[in-house]
Amino acid sequence: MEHSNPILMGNDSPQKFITIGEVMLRLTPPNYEKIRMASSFEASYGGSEANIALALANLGVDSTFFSVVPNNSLGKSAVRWLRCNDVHCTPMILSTKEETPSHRLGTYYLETGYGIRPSKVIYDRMHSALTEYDLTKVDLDELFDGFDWLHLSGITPALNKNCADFILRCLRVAKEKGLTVSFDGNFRSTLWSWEEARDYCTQCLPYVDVLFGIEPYHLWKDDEDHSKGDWKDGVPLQPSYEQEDEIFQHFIDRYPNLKCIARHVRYVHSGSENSLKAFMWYEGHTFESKLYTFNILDRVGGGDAFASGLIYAMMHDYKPMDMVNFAVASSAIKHTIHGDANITDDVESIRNLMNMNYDIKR
Ligand SMILES: O=C(O)C(=O)C[C@H](O)[C@H](O)CO
Repeated sequence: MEHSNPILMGNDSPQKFITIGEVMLRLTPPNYEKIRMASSFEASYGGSEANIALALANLGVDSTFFSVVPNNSLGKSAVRWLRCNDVHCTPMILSTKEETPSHRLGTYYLETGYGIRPSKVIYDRMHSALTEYDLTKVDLDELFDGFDWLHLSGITPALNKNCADFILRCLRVAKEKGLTVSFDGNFRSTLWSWEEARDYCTQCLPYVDVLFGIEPYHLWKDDEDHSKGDWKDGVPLQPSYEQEDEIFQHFIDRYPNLKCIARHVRYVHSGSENSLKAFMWYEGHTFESKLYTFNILDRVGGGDAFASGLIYAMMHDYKPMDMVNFAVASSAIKHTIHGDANITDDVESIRNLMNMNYDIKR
């Protein structure tokens, strides 16, 4: 399907999208300073699912985010960040002190890496409002009414049992109600162990239509040594087409409910140069995207930009090669933008990049 650049503000939405997770305050020392040196921090907001809601809303999709934040200035500011990017927050819970005694907004500190010095994240999200709120009180039948697509990630269930039980309930109810479900395992080693993540995320697979990433799951490589040099967290770091195709096939054989599996692969060169490409299984075939090489300004949220790009392309019936190239181009653009989310509101610019057109637009 061909697209002209749509006039935005929500009129280009073939499907209604909802996602659930934790929105967090991000505190970053300016100018690539280390946390140890910092005397000030720049405030912004992030959270994998929120990033996706925001990226899709910027592209004109009818996009909703559900979470629990404390009913104070911190919680309200996070909601404001979402709202001013056209994300619907009507079902959001602004909790009272009785409901969430610690009354906290999840926070994280990002020390932005430079060249060979990698970035570093410190979470400060224990006892956040989302984790303390009694999520069994949320009526999911009502929450999901009228939506076509639900996106979830493996970050939220890693927070505590309350959240883990809730996310599994979301998956079950969404499937019963016929929503398309996408899921990104998004393994975070500081929140749970790889084995815990694997056991939980594998339980999610029967409910998933669109799977981002191939870790962490109990699958064909259960006997593989995950610590080997070219493997990390249970996945090959730089797979060949044949290797990726074989992995996808194992997922499909075991979980025929999966309609699409997509994974982006990062190749780090020297300094801040970076290359990105993706593999995608869709309608019986494995597709390999183009390779995009670029400099990184802020790499946080690159995976979320990839996921939102693919969701957008699927919603708009792109051809498979365009789907995967659009997703990688979205991620590449995100790497050039400060903050966690891809705030690109110009579909055409991503399509230009997808076609490797880097020309100035006048
Ligand atoms: O790491 C997390 O839990 C976050 O959600 C923060 C970032 O926004 C996220 O990692 C980007 O994918």
